[in-house]
Amino acid sequence: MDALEKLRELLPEEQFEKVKAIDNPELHAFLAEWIEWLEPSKVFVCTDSEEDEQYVRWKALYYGEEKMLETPNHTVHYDNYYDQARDKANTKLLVPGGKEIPFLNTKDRDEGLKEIRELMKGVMKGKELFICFFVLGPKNSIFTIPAVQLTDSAYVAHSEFILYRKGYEEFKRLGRNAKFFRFVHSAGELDERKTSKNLDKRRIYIDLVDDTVYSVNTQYGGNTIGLKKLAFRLTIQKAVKEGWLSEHMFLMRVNGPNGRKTYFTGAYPSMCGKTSTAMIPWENIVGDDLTFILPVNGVARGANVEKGVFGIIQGVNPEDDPIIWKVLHSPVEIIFSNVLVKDGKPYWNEMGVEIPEEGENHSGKWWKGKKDKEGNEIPPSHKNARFTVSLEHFPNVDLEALENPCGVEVGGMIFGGRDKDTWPPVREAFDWKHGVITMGASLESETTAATLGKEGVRAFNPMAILDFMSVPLGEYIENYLRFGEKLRKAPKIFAVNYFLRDENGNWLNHKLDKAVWLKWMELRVHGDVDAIETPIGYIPKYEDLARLFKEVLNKDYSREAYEKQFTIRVPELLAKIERIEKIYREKVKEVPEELFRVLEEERKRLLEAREKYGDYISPFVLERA
Ligand SMILES: Nc1nc2c(ncn2[C@@H]2O[C@H](COP(=O)(O)OP(=O)(O)OP(=O)(O)O)[C@@H](O)[C@H]2O)c(=O)[nH]1
Ligand SMILES: O=C([O-])CC(=O)C(=O)O
Ligand SMILES: [Mn+2]
Repeated sequence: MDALEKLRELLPEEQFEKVKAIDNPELHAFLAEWIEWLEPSKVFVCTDSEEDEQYVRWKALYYGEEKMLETPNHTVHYDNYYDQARDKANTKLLVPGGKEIPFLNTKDRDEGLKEIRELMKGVMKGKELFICFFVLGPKNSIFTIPAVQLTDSAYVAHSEFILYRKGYEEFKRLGRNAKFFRFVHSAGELDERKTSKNLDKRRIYIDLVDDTVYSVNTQYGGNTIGLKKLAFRLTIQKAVKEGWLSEHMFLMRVNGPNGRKTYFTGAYPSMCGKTSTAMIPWENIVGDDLTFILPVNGVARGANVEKGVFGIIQGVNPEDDPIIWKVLHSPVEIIFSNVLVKDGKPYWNEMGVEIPEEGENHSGKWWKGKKDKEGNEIPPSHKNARFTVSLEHFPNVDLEALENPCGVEVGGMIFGGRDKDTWPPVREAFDWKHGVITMGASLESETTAATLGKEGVRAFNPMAILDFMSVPLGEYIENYLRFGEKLRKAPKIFAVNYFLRDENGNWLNHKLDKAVWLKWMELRVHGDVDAIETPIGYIPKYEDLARLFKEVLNKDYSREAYEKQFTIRVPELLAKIERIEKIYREKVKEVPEELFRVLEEERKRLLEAREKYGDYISPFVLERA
C-alpha cells in the first residue's frame, strides 16, 4: 500500500489533510512507518497556526508534564531526579559495522537500530503523538534545514515551539525537494509525577546514515529536544562534508565606538558562560548556543540555529544578569524546569533573594536539609535547572541579525572554558591557524552538571564540541583549518578564561569583567588599540583595560590585578601543550601535520621566554621588551 493511503487509514480526516498537503513521499513513508510502530492512541499534526501551537501548550498542562505558575504564561516542568542532564554514556552514534572512532561513542548501526526499535515498539499506547515541523536557521535562507519531530511529550513539542522557527509552511513550499532531519522521541512510561520512569532503558541513538535521531525513556531537554543537541550531531557531519562550520557557539553583537556593530561567536563548553556572555548588558544577543557559519563570497557569515534560549537558571541574579532577571519576572511565555516552586512562584540557587525552606522541586516535595538516596543534600533547584524562552522577549535581542537570511559577518571568534590556572582572561591569536590550533583545538575545561557524572575534572574539549562530535576529530580540525583559507578576511580568533583562581581558590575576576574583554576584542578586530606580544598571542595593555574598566563598569582596575591576571604562566602553559600534543599524537587519527608544527612553535616561544624572564612573566616585562 502506498504511504499516503496508509496514513489515511491511520489518521483522522483533519490530521490526514495536514500531512497530505505536504507533497513529499519520503516524509509520508517515514510518518506511516513510525505511527504504525509507535501505536499512539491519538495523533496531532501541528501546522504553523497559532491554534496548533496553543493546542500543544494546553496538552502539556492537561497531561501534567507542565504545571501553571502564578504569573500568566509561566509553567514549570520536572524531569526525573536522575534525568537532569545529558546522558553521554547512553548517547551513541550509529555507524555501519560499529567502527570505533576515538572520543566518539559509537555503536553498530544495525544492532542499535534493532535495539531502539524494540524499545519503541508500541511505546505510545495510551498516549498522544505530536508531529511537528520546524527549521534550523532562519527560514528560506542559505542556512535553513527542515526537520520533523515525532514525540509523545507535549513538553518537548512545546519547548520546540519556543526555541525554533516553525517549518510546516516551509515543508509545503519545499515539497519533494526537502532534505529533512527526523527525530523520534518517546518519554516512555511515566511515574505519578509525570517523569520518565524507565531510566535504565534511556537511549539516544543518532543514525548518521539516515539523518534520524531516536530518543527514549528520557525527558531532559538535552536528550530529547530534537532540533537542539540531537540535530547538532547531524549538522556537524553535514558541515564537515560541505565545508562550513556548525558550532557550539553563541552569536552576539558587540557595540564599538560611533555605533560600529561587530559580531562575535563564542564556543565555551556547556555551563561555561555562553548565555551569560551573549546576555551581557551593553551588547546585543543573536543566539546563545548553536551557530552555523558559512563562507559567502570570502566572508564568514553566521546565523543562530535557534530562536530561543534553553538557559541555565542557577546564579541568575538581578546584579549580574539584569536582563535575564527582568524577562524571567515578566508575563511572557516561559517554561521553568527543575526549579523550586512555592505558592506558584519559581526559585533557584544563588538567585540573590531569600529562598523558601520548603516547596516542590526536582526531587518532589522538598524541605531544607532533605537528602537523596545517595545521602547528598538536595539543593532548592538542580544545578542544571533551566528556563526556556523565545529571544523575541529580550529587549537586547538583535532581531535584524536573528532573521537575516544571509546571517551576519563574523568579526571575531572566541574560545574559552573553565580553567583555574593556565590561560589569561583574554588574548588574541597571531592568525587563523594559530587560533584554531592553540585555542580551539587545545581547549580544556572542567566538567559541569550539564552532563551526568563527576564535576570539576579538567577534560580535553576541543572547540567546546567534544560531547557532540560526530566525525573523526582529525577531519573536523582539517575542515576548520581549510575554512579559514576560503576567506578573504578570516575572523580574528580570541581565547578567554573567566575562571582563573588564586592560590586560595578565589576567582580572579568578577562575572561582569567579560564586558571589558568584549570591548577590547571589538577594538582589536578593527585595529584600534595596540597589544602586547607574548609567546601565546597578543594580550591587552594595562592602560587600555584601565580605561575600559572605567568606561564600561565605572571601576578602577589596579595594576596589581592586571599583573596577576595577565601573568604568562609558563610551566602551566608548557604542561598543557604536553597534554594536548599527547592526545593528538596518541589518540586521534589523521591529525593535520600543521597542528603539531604550530604547537611546537608555541612551545619554542615559551621556552625562549622562560630562558629570558623566568617561569612567571609579568605583562609589564613583556611590554618593555
Ligand atoms: N565565576 C564565574 N562564573 C560564571 C561567569 N560567567 C558565567 N558563569 C557561570 O557559569 C554558569 C553557566 O553559564 P551559562 O552562560 O548559562 O552556560 P552556557 O555556556 O550557555 O551553557 P549551555 O547552555 O549548557 O551550553 C552559570 O552558573 C554562571 O553563573 C564568570 O564570568 N565567572
Ligand atoms: O543541550 C543541553 O542540554 C543544554 C545545553 O546547551 C548543553 O548541555 O550544552
Ligand atoms: Mn549548549
